[in-house]
Amino acid sequence: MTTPTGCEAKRMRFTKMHGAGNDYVYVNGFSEQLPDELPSLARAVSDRRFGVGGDGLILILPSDTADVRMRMFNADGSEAEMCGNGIRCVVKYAYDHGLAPQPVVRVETLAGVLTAEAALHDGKVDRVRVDMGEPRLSPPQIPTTLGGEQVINTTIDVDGRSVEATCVSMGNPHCVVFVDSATDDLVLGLGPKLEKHAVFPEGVNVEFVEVLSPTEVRQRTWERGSGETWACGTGASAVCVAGVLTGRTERRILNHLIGGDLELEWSAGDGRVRMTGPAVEVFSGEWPS
Ligand SMILES: N[C@@H](CCC[C@H](N)C(=O)O)C(=O)O
Repeated sequence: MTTPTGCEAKRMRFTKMHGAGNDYVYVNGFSEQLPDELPSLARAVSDRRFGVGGDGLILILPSDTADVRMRMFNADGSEAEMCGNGIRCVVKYAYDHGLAPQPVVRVETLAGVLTAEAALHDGKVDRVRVDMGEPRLSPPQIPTTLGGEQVINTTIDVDGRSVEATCVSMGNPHCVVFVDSATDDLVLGLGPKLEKHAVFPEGVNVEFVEVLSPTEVRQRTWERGSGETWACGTGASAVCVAGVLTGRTERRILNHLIGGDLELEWSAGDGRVRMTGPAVEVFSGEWPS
């Protein structure tokens, strides 16, 4: 393929992967040359009509401190600190494609180095358990301008509507709203307003959660920078923490998301959250084709 100036356009191999339906375009930065302008690449490949289609772009890069480094960009081109479903896919890609020698993989992210353990099926990674680290609960860590030591069952005014929220950072910011029914009105109407609410200076991911029992919840997510997604791993981890903090759920839960289930545990012993779920490779191709 040639550009309007007659130059040969550089082609980049990508792999489409998903974790519980949260789908991203993955690029192996060990072998592929990446353009300088990553936010516009993220917007272009994520486009579901004119691009590959996905919730964003994830780069798998060499690291000085871990087996691999992950950088993740939302569909609007903004870069986020962490991605729970993404890190499971990074671990699968790294092991299956020989970038990491063992099924225990350390991944450098903007939220720190995290360790994940992969379960193999026919020699390939099937499910991944990630040590998501300790939740951060103080308002400056989230960050939010809401007051108090922690933001638990706190009322936020959204255009005159009172919303009760619990806020948790899993390296990226989350606002958990427990509801009787996670309707379109809430997810698609309230979600974008909370995402950009003035009390969240860096924006926020919003989880609408129905509690089915003390060990089971159903979640719909409005993600910062990507809109509604079919699953959110950092969000599911935040929900596990928020359920305990508000006395609604136990420390170990099963979370049903649109695209699949995630298992979560907030350990009473070391205070860390562990998330287990699937990682799937869908297809590979070249960009631009
Ligand atoms: N889907 C992800 C989270 C991706 C980043 C998020 N939209 C943000 O901007 O913080 C997950 O599985 O955790």
